[in-house]
Amino acid sequence: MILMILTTQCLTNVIKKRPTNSHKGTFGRVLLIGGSLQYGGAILLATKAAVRAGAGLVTCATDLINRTALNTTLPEAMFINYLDFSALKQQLSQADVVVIGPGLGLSAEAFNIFKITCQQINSQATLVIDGSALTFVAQAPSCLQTCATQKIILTPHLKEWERITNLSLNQQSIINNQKAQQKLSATVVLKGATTTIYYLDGHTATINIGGPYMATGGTGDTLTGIIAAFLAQFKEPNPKEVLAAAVFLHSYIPQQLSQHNYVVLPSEISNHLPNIMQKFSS
Ligand SMILES: NC(=O)C1=CN([C@@H]2O[C@H](COP(=O)(O)OP(=O)(O)OC[C@H]3O[C@@H](n4cnc5c(N)ncnc54)[C@H](O)[C@@H]3O)[C@@H](O)[C@H]2O)[C@@H](O)CC1
Ligand SMILES: Nc1ncnc2c1ncn2[C@@H]1O[C@H](COP(=O)(O)OP(=O)(O)O)[C@@H](O)[C@H]1O
Ligand SMILES: [Mg+2]
Repeated sequence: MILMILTTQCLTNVIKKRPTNSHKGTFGRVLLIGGSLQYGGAILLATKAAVRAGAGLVTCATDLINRTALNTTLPEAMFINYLDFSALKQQLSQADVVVIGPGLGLSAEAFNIFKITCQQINSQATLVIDGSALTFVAQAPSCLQTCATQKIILTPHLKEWERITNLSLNQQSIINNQKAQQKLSATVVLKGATTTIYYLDGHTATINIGGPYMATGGTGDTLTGIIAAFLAQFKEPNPKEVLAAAVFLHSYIPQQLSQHNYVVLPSEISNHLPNIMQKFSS
């Protein structure tokens, strides 16, 4: 097993100056699915992060109740009603990266949306599974095996990982986590005070930045948007490094801001994305 500790070098490796001749289509299509009546904020935060991290075209599939909030706070993003299955299927056929789960909730309707997403996503797309959708993975692991794409990234916090693997928090050693991750045949970003990425090839990458100033609801939702935007727009040097850069940046920004802020809110992380990305672009 190769264990890598990430540094700012991973940002300069991935974040490249934009070609003059580029357009929104150059930087990828991201579809984010989630946000029930109760948890609209989660999908708005994820969508904001995807837009501000540079995805070219961003669509938010959510409850109709969230449309006005989305259009008001983030007019760059497009809206579809996640219960309009024909629109959802069409978006799933076009997206480069799909995020499912932030604020999706655990209703029967939500489970149906999760199953449709796994079945209808195009085979070239990456599927990022977070939040409530991780509970569906725990309840119905076969959805992963039969998923239309093999490019699957799970982003659990330690309790969500426990739900999926039955590993209690004190059983979650690197070796045990890796065994469980390999069985799932998915990349896993295991989030906590330390975050470690478990890749399909058996390698791992750890970040030792970030801190308790990130412990506000919505910080993980923001991570999914950054991951999606990075995978949609950056093709070099490879998806492993692109994912690592997204995870690193998500903690690097609050670490910088924590010098003058007791807490760093998820929306503030997103506010600073374009500025910090510019600093590291080469
Ligand atoms: N503004 C919003 O609408 C928000 C909605 N959210 C959504 O709410 C739904 C439920 O997610 P939750 O994560 O709250 O619920 P879960 O039931 O999955 O987990 C919550 C529990 O896990 C614990 N936990 C988390 N990280 C831990 C760690 N590193 N070590 C030990 N314990 C840890 C928490 O303290 C909490 O008790 C998801 O769909 C999520 O996306 C949350 O993201 C919060 C913000
Ligand atoms: N004490 C901490 N030190 C470092 N990172 C933290 C700490 N607390 C939370 N985080 C980070 O914040 C994010 C929380 O994700 P998650 O629990 O899914 O939040 P939510 O679902 O509310 O958006 C993760 O990226 C985690 O690593
Ligand atoms: Mg979460």
